[in-house]
Amino acid sequence: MAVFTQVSEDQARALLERLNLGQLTGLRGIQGGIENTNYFLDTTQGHWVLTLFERLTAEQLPFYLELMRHLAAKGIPVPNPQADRHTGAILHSVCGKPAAVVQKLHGASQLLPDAAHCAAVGDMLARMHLAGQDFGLHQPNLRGLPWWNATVPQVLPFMATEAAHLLQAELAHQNTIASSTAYAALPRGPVHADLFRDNVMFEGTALTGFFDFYFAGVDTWLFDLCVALNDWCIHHTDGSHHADLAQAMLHAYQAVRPLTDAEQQLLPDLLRAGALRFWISRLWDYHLPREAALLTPHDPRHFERVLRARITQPLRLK
Ligand SMILES: Nc1ncnc2c1ncn2[C@@H]1O[C@H](COP(=O)(O)OP(=O)(O)O)[C@@H](O)[C@H]1O
Ligand SMILES: N[C@@H](CCOP(=O)(O)O)C(=O)O
Repeated sequence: MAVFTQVSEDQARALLERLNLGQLTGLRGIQGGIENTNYFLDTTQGHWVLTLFERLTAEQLPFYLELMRHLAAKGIPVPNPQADRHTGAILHSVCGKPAAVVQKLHGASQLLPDAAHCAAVGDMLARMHLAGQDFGLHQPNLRGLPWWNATVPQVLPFMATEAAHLLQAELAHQNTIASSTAYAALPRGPVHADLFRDNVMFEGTALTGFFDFYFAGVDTWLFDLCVALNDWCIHHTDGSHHADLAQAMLHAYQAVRPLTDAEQQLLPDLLRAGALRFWISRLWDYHLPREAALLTPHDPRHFERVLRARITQPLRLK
């Protein structure tokens, strides 16, 4: 479950009054997610999601919330943070925690996607990258290379020898890639950085929104695409590449924004980077869990398998 902090109906009513969102008709804790406390808020005016941020600080949050507002204003289907009617602020405080209220997206996650779903994600991801180009705030991807370098030494003591060697070798490889000329030439901007199947809503094959922007940051657009390819377009049994799904996502992405030469060159390496990033975070959550977490951590071995598959069968564009 992901209700770390209990919100009472009176607290929800007080917040709704400040946001001018109507009278409370329902307040339900959301079971999914691992990072934050989430509630569905139903009112006489609509349906909303209340998030209390459990790890992110009030200094980090404006980047995420303003990015969502920026993208929504440009027609990208992302939840739009609701403002205080007196101050205009979109970052609120509930139970002493930083909080936001966003629109509830229609639909449901598609956990068994076909090529049409992957194409819809590729298309919207490219549109989102272009729409974010003129976003004014800057915050790096806080789960980028510096975090990998800092975190790998913390998880190594818990690992078996062979896996530890792979982790260290891949980290060294990614440090080399990050200092290459091709890497410096990669286009970059605000990216979602966690666009897994559980962070996208669909009604049938129609994509109704991207959400959970709380790992977003400025990074290469290619990294964002690779994170999505590594979740949407693989065989989840062994982590291997799913050619039809990958082709559908890449084709749709490139129909909006063709990959540059440097991006085509580094696609196999950034697929490895995407796998490494989530292998490290899952190892970290698994071996060094948060005190309050009542959660089953995601399986780190899944991304070890994805990384091995990306190394032994590199995906190259035809
Ligand atoms: N804007 C939204 N519209 C509809 N459902 C949402 C929205 N935001 C969150 N949810 C629901 O809440 C669940 C948990 O949200 P998520 O952002 O993934 O939490 P966490 O940040 O803790 O991982 C999602 O799987 C989804 O069902
Ligand atoms: N997508 C990550 C975990 C991040 O959790 P989320 O619920 O906030 O998407 C993973 O699968 O390791």
